[in-house]
Amino acid sequence: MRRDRFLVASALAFFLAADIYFVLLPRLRQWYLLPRDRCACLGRHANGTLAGNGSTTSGHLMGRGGYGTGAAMVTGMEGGAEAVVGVGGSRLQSLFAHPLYNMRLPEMGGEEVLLQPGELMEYYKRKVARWERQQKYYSDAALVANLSLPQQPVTFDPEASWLKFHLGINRYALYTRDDPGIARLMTDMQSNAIMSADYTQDEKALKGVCDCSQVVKPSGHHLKLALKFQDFGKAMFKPMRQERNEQTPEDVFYFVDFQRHNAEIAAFHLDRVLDFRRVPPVVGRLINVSGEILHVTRNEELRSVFFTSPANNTCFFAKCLYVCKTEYAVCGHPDLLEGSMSAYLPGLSIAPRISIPNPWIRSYSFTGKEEWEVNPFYCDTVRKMYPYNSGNRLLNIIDMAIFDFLTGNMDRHHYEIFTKFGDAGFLLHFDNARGFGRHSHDELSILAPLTQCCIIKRSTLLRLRLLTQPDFRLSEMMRESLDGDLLRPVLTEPHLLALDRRLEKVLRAVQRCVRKLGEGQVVVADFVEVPEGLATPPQPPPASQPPPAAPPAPPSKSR
Ligand SMILES: Nc1ncnc2c1ncn2[C@@H]1O[C@H](COP(=O)(O)OP(=O)(O)OP(=O)(O)O)[C@@H](O)[C@H]1O
Ligand SMILES: [Mn+2]
Repeated sequence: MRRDRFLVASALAFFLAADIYFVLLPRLRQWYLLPRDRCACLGRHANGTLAGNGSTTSGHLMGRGGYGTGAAMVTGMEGGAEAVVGVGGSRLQSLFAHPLYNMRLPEMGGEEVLLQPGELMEYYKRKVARWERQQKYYSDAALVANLSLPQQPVTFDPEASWLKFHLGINRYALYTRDDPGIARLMTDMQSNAIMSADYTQDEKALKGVCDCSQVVKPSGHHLKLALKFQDFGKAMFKPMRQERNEQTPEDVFYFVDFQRHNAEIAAFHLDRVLDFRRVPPVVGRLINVSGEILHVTRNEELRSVFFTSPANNTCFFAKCLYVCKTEYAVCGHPDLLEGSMSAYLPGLSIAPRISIPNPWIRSYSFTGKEEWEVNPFYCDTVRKMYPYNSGNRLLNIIDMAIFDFLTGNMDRHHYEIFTKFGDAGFLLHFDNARGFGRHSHDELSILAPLTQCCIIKRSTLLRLRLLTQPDFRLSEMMRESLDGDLLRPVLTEPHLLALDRRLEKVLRAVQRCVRKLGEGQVVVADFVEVPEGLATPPQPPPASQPPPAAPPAPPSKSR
């Protein structure tokens, strides 16, 4: 070969080798890795145990809601244990990357989101304007009285994280899985300056009435405040009342149990790990009760319940200082106090909600029993009642019961829904502060909706099963999730381990139902209605549910 030809051929061979090594091989590797997962799930789809449980259910779940491909769904069902990739070593991130946690939702139009940006911005501007008017009024009054008022600078920030949170609320959940704004909102709630403090609306509605002879409320030991940030974001603050390692004594009724700030925090994380996303974001924070409550509140009544304890700590009280028992005060050390901060939802004037009694409500008296406690066929009655006779409502109640059983919360007297989304909307899981009281006891009666009705959403069941897998164990997911909170450890180890034990009990309850009625009756497709569903009549109930009856008046009160 001539020398010049040899050189050209060598150069070409070199480029070809480089191309194969640097371009082609990586692509092949990528290609090899991706489809392998897909093939695996397709294979499983064919013989999958759960996937094979009725084309109606999975078709419903995927087809109507437009939740991604069937292949993705089935990976979610069975591929859990193998799907661990460990994003940056985080098991929790692997869980959230799992297909079961990434069901695609249909495109969301105006009717699917709670608020439009324009109306929220108008609302925000009105709030700022009202604040400024009040500020001027206070300044003028102070000038006349020759007093100096502390300046409380406020900012109008159209990019504020709480605005983004409100704009992200849709008819399926309070936030989307991949919304980066939630992490920002949580950081803001942990650190943003607090410009005012006040009683919450429901406390104000009591108008200071404190009847301590009533066992339930207003008994004056609910101590919670609304704290406002400089950018007008708002959080509900519940102070620490109990040490983390203290268990509620056996003889204490659930309705006089303490509200636990760490239970509020842990419940938000659990709700997110279960992928419900029905609890507003909650973080832990150390509050300076003098600087961040007493000195910034304009509420005279609130100011009047502050005092200095014999140990020189700053303490404050519920409204019923002189009527109710004095041991209900909470104290800083000397000023710092742990508490939970729960992001406020949009105000009722722009996003009305209704509060509905839980059909499995408990008796809030020492002796009373509710019908569900004595009638094993109670669910048949509920199933005939509007709005439990169609759609997803009963399934949502069962999700809520499972959630409450895991935390041990017996205090779910009401639940709330956004009126905009009608009966198909999700249930808000507010007020979880009475969970995590006793790790050594599993209160099976909380599961009554599940054990009496014997139905569960397919997607919930699949995620619960996933959370028993060694790589995604619920306690570990929770440990990692809670580790991100400033007040870590939020839950003690026994509480974390109780979650695994309770989860097994939920799955055993489902198994018992399946043995009795068959999987087709028990595991129900949880359809997410297509957008036009708002205008269309409710879905016919699945075969396992009785036909709808004439709706009696809904047991709800509007707010
Ligand atoms: N993050 C939030 N955003 C908006 N409103 C909220 C939020 N958290 C709670 N609320 C409202 O405040 C009400 C009272 O809050 P919560 O239930 O947590 O306190 P509580 O003292 O336990 O009250 P109750 O005695 O009624 O159970 C809720 O029913 C709900 O309407
Ligand atoms: Mn409560």
